[in-house]
Amino acid sequence: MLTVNEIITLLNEHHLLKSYHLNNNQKVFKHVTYDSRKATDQTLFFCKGNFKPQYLTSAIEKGASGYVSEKHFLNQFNGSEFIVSDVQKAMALLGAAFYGYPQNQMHVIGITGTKGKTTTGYFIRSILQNTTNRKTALFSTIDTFLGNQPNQRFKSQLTTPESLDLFKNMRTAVDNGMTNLVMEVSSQSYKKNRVYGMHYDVGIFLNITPDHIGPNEHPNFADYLHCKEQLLVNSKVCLINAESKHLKDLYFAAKTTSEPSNIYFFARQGTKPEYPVRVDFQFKSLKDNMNANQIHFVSSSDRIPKLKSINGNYKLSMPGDYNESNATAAIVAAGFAGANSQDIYNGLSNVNVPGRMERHFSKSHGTIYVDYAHNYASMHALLGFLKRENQDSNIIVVLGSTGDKGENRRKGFGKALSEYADVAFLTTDDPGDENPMAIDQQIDSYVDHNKVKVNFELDRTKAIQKAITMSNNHDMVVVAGKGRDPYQKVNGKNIPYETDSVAVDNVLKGLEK
Ligand SMILES: CC(=O)N[C@H]1[C@@H](OP(=O)(O)OP(=O)(O)OC[C@H]2O[C@@H](n3ccc(=O)[nH]c3=O)[C@H](O)[C@@H]2O)O[C@H](CO)[C@@H](O)[C@@H]1O[C@H](C)C(=O)N[C@@H](C)C(=O)N[C@H](CCC(=O)O)C(=O)O
Ligand SMILES: Nc1ncnc2c1ncn2[C@@H]1O[C@H](COP(=O)(O)OP(=O)(O)OP(=O)(O)O)[C@@H](O)[C@H]1O
Repeated sequence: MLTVNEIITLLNEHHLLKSYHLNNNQKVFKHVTYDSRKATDQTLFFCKGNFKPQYLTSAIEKGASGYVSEKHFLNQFNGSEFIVSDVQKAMALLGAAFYGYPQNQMHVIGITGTKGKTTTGYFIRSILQNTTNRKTALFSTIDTFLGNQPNQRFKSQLTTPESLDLFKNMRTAVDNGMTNLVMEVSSQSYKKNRVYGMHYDVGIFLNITPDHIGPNEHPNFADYLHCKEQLLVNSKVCLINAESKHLKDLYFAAKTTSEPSNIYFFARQGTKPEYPVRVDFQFKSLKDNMNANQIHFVSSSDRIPKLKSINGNYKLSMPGDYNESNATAAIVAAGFAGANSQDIYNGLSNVNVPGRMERHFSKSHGTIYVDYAHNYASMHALLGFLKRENQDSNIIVVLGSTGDKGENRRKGFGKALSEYADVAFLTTDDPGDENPMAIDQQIDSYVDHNKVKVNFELDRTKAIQKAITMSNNHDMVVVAGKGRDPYQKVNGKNIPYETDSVAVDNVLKGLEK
């Protein structure tokens, strides 16, 4: 519930209210929404984004009795109107109030970075489920976990939800008994003010490389970096990967609101950070091959002596040197939240992150890897790791690139393929409003054809089938980009897709029956 007085006070406090008009009989709103299709009696409706005035009319027809907007729309309206300077900010603030500030009732860990957010989120939850007696919620790109029952888990629409959904999900998590929350915080969520006003107990910064730059995302890298840094600005304790680029910027962003004593750094042993920071937590690889991954973790910080009790060796269920870094971030964040070494050991050795580094073994077609890698940084990390581990194997890669966003990924894919692949099948991956063949031709234009044989097959299932069928027992087939995504985004529609994992299993069943 939200009262009219609360709305005015909150919006004024944040200098957002430009003008308002009240219906004097109206004292409270019992519902909030930004979607006219969900409006009902006593709803406060938010006009935002690619908005059409008929959405407001339709919301009112369904019972909406007030609206918040950057523009005045209606002259004859028998309800309340709040005109604000930024509707996204207003929506986040009023959303938090409407749902009773659920973030204050949980220990909240936010994670940002170009790569590794989802993996690290799953790692932390897996550990903290042991620490908190299964009271840890997770908001990730793949799934949202608001509790432990099957109906309290669902597929996420966005990495970081729209503010009203975010606070609603938090409220449900608290009502389900959750005491801890781990959430991915995308740069877009800051750009669009979905998390405006949110504060985090711990904010983790994993890494940053150019990505998400384009007409529908960030205008340039500076904007991308600025948005990502906001997690540090809004976190009480900051945990930063000292191997990250732009380290000085990150440190200064963290320092604007956190005391230096609350800013921590982690890195692989032997790292020379590009800005001289004190590395508090270090890891080294004890074993990293396709079957086993083990790290040694050391906390050398006297600022937080209790974390020394979690020093030790930890086994990871997922290969990949980058996962050692993700795991270290998870160990520290979980340690801050009270995890002991047994919680960490059990959490990291048993976790499964859907669509990330999934291995499918075949009898005569080598190993097939399904992985969500979908930009240069992740493709370079993945293929580089596989090549190092299996230097004599050929690498056959199936990939496409998304339309309408992340255009610089196409060049990155051409580069990563040229560095590591022997054969590529260029295919379809969420083309949006673009022509997938044109996208693939752009990727192809960056490929060194002396090193890589390129095939075009726009039907993704067929591309996977061709790649696996041509492989022999010593080859590695990498199906990159979609993981367990169950649809292709085409012309504004989500077209159901079986997922890469299922496509691979079906091909193997057909070939090996
Ligand atoms: C560019 C962008 O950020 N768009 C997001 C934004 O869209 P929008 O506000 O323009 O909303 P819209 O869907 O166009 O519709 C306009 C408004 O009309 C309303 N409407 C619409 C139809 C109707 O009948 N009645 C009605 O009231 C809608 O509910 C909405 O409020 O708000 C929507 C949710 O309210 C998001 O779904 C949508 O994300 C788009 C689809 C998206 O995928 N964005 C990507 C770039 C993104 O945010 N990705 C990041 C991860 C990236 C990373 O890894 O860093 C993420 O956090 O997921
Ligand atoms: N720390 C890392 N550095 C580089 N690459 C990574 C790292 N962690 C994971 N990857 C690669 O990136 C892929 C995506 O990982 P993950 O889903 O954890 O990242 P994300 O930040 O959530 O990605 P996105 O923003 O695209 O949803 C993995 O499948 C792996 O190939």
